Amino acid sequence: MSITHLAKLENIGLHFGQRVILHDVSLEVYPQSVLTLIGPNGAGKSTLLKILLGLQKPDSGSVWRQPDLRIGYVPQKFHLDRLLPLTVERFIGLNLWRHDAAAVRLSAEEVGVQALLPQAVQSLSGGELQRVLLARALLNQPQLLVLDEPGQGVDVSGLSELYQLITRLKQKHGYGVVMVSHDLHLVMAATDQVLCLNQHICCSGQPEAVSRHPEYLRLFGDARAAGFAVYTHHHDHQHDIHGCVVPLPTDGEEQRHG
Ligand SMILES: Nc1ncnc2c1ncn2[C@@H]1O[C@H](COP(=O)(O)OP(=O)(O)OP(=O)(O)O)[C@@H](O)[C@H]1O
Repeated sequence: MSITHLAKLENIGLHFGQRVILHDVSLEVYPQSVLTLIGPNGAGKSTLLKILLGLQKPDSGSVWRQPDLRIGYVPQKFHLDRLLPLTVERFIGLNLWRHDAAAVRLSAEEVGVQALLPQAVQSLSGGELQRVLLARALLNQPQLLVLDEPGQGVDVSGLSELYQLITRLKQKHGYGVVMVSHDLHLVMAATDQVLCLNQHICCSGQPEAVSRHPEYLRLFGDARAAGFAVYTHHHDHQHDIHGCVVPLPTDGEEQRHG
């Protein structure tokens, strides 16, 4: 049986001015599968999600999405007007043509925020807001969930629970999920595919295989030892100011520059 993908990016390239933001990036998104983008700050992860969503046009390469694909999106940055009186219930239902209390409750129950429905959305903690945003993304029965750092503002014990929830939702509804995460250690257990991005694809594959791969160990060995969210991104190359790949200086060169 052949698996039909939900979306496909081929050989994506993007510049902002003279800067290379993305170079030759390809990926495929499948139903009932989680693809996680990891990489350092400024690597182009959010920009790649925007290209996948059709919110940003690439300079080169092709973007394909299944016709009429239903997408639920949790953006990295979400601005809430502090003065707008809005309950969680109204907020989750904002995208509906007509308010549907039963559908809103169902989405809230899926992510465990039903007790928050009468609360003012401005009063939510960071972790609660992330779950509420997830409930909102689930409302239109998406086929694809795009989550940009769903773990931001979530405490360490809540993180593991959140990634387990995303896995359960994927299994129950068959969603394809593409997410950006800095929670390297947890993501390895909760994802089907990992793609390490730094303008270009540094490495990718199934987490079990990638985590044993010498290149992965070289890239993220320190993070595995540290065991927590902040990791150092080790490279066998570096990027110049335009994002182009240049070799690392040798020891001798480092000493000369140092
Ligand atoms: N509209 C824009 N104009 C110019 N530069 C931009 C624009 N949007 C993003 N960039 C730059 O593109 C680069 C990639 O940004 P992006 O937000 O995709 O990175 P990221 O990998 O998601 O980073 P982080 O982990 O910090 O969220 C950054 O250097 C950013 O400053």
